[in-house]
Amino acid sequence: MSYNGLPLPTDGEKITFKDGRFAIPNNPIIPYIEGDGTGRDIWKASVRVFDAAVQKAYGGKRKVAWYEVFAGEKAKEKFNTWLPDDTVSAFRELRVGIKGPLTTPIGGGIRSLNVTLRQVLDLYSCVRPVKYYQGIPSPVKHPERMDIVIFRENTEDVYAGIEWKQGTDKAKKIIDFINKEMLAGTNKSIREDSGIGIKPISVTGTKRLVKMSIEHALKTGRKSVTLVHKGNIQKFTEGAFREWGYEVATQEFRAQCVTERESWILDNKDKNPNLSIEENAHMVEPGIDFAPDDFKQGVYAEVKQVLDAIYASHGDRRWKSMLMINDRIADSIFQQIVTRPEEYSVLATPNLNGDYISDACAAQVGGLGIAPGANIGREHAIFEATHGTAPKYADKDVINPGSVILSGVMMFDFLGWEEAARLIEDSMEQTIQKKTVTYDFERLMEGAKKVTTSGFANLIIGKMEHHGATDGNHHQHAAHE
Ligand SMILES: NC(=O)C1=CN([C@@H]2O[C@H](COP(=O)(O)OP(=O)(O)OC[C@H]3O[C@@H](n4cnc5c(N)ncnc54)[C@H](OP(=O)(O)O)[C@@H]3O)[C@@H](O)[C@H]2O)C=CC1
Ligand SMILES: O=C(O)CCC(=O)C(=O)O
Ligand SMILES: [Mg+2]
Repeated sequence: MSYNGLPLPTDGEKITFKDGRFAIPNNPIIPYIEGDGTGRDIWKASVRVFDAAVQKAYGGKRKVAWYEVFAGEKAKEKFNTWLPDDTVSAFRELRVGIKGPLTTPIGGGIRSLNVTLRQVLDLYSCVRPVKYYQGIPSPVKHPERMDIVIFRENTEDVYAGIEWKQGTDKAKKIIDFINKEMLAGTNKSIREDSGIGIKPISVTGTKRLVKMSIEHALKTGRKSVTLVHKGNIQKFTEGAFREWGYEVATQEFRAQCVTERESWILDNKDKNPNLSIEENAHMVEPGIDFAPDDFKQGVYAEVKQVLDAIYASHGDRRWKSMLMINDRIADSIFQQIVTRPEEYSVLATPNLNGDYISDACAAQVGGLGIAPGANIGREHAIFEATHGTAPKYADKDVINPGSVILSGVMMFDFLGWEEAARLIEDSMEQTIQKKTVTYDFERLMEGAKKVTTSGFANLIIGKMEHHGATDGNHHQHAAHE
């Protein structure tokens, strides 16, 4: 079997998926896209680190059979297409892959290949952990207080790519339709000289994303999941994301979670068991006396419903050890993660909010050079860094390969190859602590020595020599629900 004219490696086996689980052979074929721009330097360095770690951890009993697939500039050059069908088919067949960044032109030209891959393979959740590694320079005083995992919806929102350019017939047609059919009788209208974009946010896209974030939080013992939205302004998209997020939490994870608002009601009752419904409601909504009667009655009903439904199971402080589900408006969360990062643990966000917040969180723990990620669907996963192609540094052997290396760490954890993952993570942290770092860290660190992309990889590999080998037999193949 071959894709893009390249036969599959004969020394590897396919990862399979059956009955809701991935089965990982000891020699999985893993497709990779090198990436545009700095992707080339980064991939060359990263793959050496991956191979060295697997060799060291398993002494030859496990080995990745890497398989190149093409997208972006390299695919255009070789096959005169930006994203060959064979590349998508290979990811579909081989199930777990890794990719470097791909360039997307601004304002026109091709649509994002990165986004296309996520959509066609239905990799519905973009998972981006942001944590601090000792020794890394940071612009904030306490970078170690940030330990957040972002779950970003990955298939819809403004990334759906449904847009019409200003001045085209289609833009005129949709503006005309909206102004005449949808906005007739209101005081609103769209300016004739507008470009138009559509922002779909669905029950399906939201619920499966929030579900994955809650499952992750429960499995890893995290304290909260925060729904990040701009629902005060975009009521039926971002506001709905918030509403459906709470629905998933309270309908599918009722026994394990409490919402922030429920926790106030339960806490009031815990502290004063004789509190009336009305008194409790006044504590939850201090301005209630000035609100219209139907609002007041709504809050009384809510308080009663919460106490009737969950006081027996969640009251008496039991809620304190449960997963907290809260929400924050998107502008507010950007200041919260700077001022009080320790109060946040898992963020579940629509696509655009997640894109923005990923880079902002990464900046606090050292920047995009150290920001890994994964695109995870039900039956497929592609690991990739948060950053882009950083084209001004292309082919100069200077860029930080840390984000792709840590994306590989996420991939090895996903495969159940934890020994290799920890080996890479520890060796990279030690290399940084020795202050031998690429330009991005060196410019912020006192007394640091600047090393190249390939030099940084060499140092990480060198550090692995100090670790003891394991027999590679004691971990069964990963199984993922
Ligand atoms: N998933 C993907 O493939 C993504 C692709 N892109 C695409 O990448 C292209 C370039 O986007 P751009 O806006 O420049 O964003 P980039 O993320 O590529 O780069 C922005 C800046 O971030 C810093 N940076 C990025 N990567 C690293 C790294 N590995 N090590 C150290 N510093 C790093 C550099 O900062 P400094 O200049 O301060 O050194 C760089 O100039 C665009 O076409 C965009 O669409 C963007 C994001 C994701
Ligand atoms: O696809 C692109 O070019 C940009 C995507 C991006 O910024 C991201 O996924 O974080
Ligand atoms: Mg981005």
